[in-house]
Order: sequence, then C-alpha cells, then structure tokens
Amino acid sequence: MARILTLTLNPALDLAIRLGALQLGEVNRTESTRLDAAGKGINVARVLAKLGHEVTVSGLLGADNEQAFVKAFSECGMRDAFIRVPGETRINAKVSEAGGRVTDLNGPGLRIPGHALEALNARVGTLLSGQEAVVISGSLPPNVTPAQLASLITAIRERGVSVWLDTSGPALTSGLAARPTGIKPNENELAGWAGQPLETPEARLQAALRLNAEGIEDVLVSAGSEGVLWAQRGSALEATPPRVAVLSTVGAGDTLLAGTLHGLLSGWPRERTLRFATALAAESVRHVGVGDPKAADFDSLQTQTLVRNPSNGEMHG
Ligand SMILES: Nc1ncnc2c1ncn2[C@@H]1O[C@H](COP(=O)(O)OP(=O)(O)O)[C@@H](O)[C@H]1O
Ligand SMILES: O=P(O)(O)OC[C@H]1O[C@](O)(COP(=O)(O)O)[C@@H](O)[C@@H]1O
Repeated sequence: MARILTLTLNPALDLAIRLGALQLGEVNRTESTRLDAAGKGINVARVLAKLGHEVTVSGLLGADNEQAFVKAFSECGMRDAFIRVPGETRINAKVSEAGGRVTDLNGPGLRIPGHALEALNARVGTLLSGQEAVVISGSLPPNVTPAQLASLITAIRERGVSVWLDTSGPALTSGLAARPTGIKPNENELAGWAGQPLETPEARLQAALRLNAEGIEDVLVSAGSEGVLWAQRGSALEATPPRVAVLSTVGAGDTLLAGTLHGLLSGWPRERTLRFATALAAESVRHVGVGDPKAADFDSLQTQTLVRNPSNGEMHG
C-alpha cells in the first residue's frame, strides 16, 4: 500500500440535511441532519484510508471546533498534520431532497494569519519524504491567493512527488500553470478553465486532450450521472456508471479521485482503475458520505460500469 498526503486548505464540517422537498422562504421540517468532518482532501483521505493506504492529512484547520476532525482522523487511522489557525472551521450545508436534488451552501472559510501559510509550507516540506503522491483539494481560504497555491504545487513537484489538484476557478487556472501531475475537474470546472461551455462529450474530450498537450499528464473529468472521461498523456477512456438511487452526491468527486489514485498507485491497468473508481463513486451517491468499497454489491456495481475507448467506441471488459 502507498503513502499519500492530502492537503485541504479550506476544510469544512458538512451539515447533511435530508427532507422531502425544500420550500424556499418557509419553515421546513427535516427528516434527519448529520454533521461530519469533511472538505475535499479529507474526503479523499477517508477513501484511501479505507482502501488500506497510509494517509497523512494536512492543511489549515480552525482550532476552536476541531473535535469532530480529530475524532474522524483517529477513527479512520489517518495521521493528523493540520496546522491549527485561530477561529472556527466553516460549516457547509448540503440539502438532499427526496427527488434526488442536492443543494450545496459552501461558506468562504476562515481568514488565515500570514504565518499559518508559512507554517503549512514548512510542514509540507517535512512530510514529503517517502510520499508517493500528494492530493491538494478544495477551495482556498479567502486570503490565500491562487499564486500561493501555485507556489505550493511547484515546491512539491521540485521534490519529485506527483501532485493531484482538485479545485476550481482562478485557483485551478493558476494551479495548472504549476503543472500538477493530474487534475479532477467536473464538467463545469473544466468549462470554466476553457472559457466556454463544454456540453458534449466530444467538447470535453478535446479540452482534456489540450490539457494533456500542455503537460498535465492525467485529466479526470467527472460529469455526474453521465460518468467519467479520463485523458492520460493523449489517450482517453470513458466510463458510464450503473444506475443507482441517488441520496447525496456530496463526496462523489472526492471518491472518484481517491479510487483512481488507488488503481494508479496499485499499478492496475487503466481500464480496471477507471471501472473501480467509477463504481465506487456510484456507490457513494446512494448515501451520505464517501464511497464504501466493502459494500455488499460492489462487485456487481463494477460489472455494471461500462468502460470504453471514445476514439473507436471499443468496450473494455
Ligand atoms: N447520479 C449518479 N449516478 C451514478 N454515479 C454518479 C452520479 N452522480 C455522480 N456520480 C459519479 O460520481 C462522479 C463524480 O460526480 P460529480 O458530480 O461529477 O463530481 P463533483 O462532486 O466533483 O462535482 C461522476 O463522474 C460519476 O462517476
Ligand atoms: O472547498 P469547496 O470547493 O468549498 O468544497 C468543499 C465541499 O466539497 C466536498 O468535499 C464535496 O466535494 P465533492 O462533492 O466534489 O466530492 C464537501 O465535503 C465540502 O463541503
């Protein structure tokens, strides 16, 4: 199993709310609520830890409400290397309605004292030795700049460690200039980078291949229930997930990225990796939280996942 470091600069407590149908401007009665330590890098780490990898989590965490995070890190067997900053980590509300619609309300996050980012850069420097991959995931705190993210990626790449980046907007654009090894945009984030809508699979394929040509080795594009496109050094594969009953899509992208890394770091063929990751992401949308590779029907979900080559339509497996 591999050693992996995930960095979450802007973690969150996810407040998952379930109800029949949200009535805007009205008093709504919920069916259930649940609060979990989350944020993209932490979600990725949860999946990788379940898959048996040695995971270190780091980033910037509010000192005043850290309990749920500390508990989750210990329960999941993850090494806690977060820098504590004064204040409370944000709470992101996730409203899941019976019809399958999910509404995310994500906060801006904590303003970070300047020395905290310096401390994080120094901490990452000490953690890199022996790591096989670093994942930098999620938005940036309000006063951390895209250029500072790019410097962090450059520093890690200079140490010869591969970096996967999952972010959006100016942070993605700036991060790309530092040439991370891989990225995991969803279709909207990819369209944001391209500066135009990418509504067809062909448009997404061309954008992903352009990124390969610009030096991003792996481009993993997620498109919700439509599935996944993975362009690797100019060669693409697509996957269509099985039909599942959707309860919460929150964490599906993080599960997909973690599943892909698992296959890559295990030396699996690409088809197997994409099938596994796509099936695990489909597993995740059936409940709150990240995908569970130990789900009783996980083998069947993999069998029902279609993997093909988009250039000739050839199916795999
Ligand atoms: N309704 C769904 N049914 C099956 N799989 C899904 C569904 N929604 C998402 N997924 C899987 O999860 C992946 C990530 O979801 P997506 O919503 O695209 O990412 P993000 O959460 O990053 O926006 C998709 O590419 C797909 O494989
Ligand atoms: O940092 P951002 O972009 O605000 O995203 C944070 C949110 O992303 C999540 O990690 C979910 O991400 P995905 O649905 O893309 O997997 C939530 O747990 C968290 O609230």
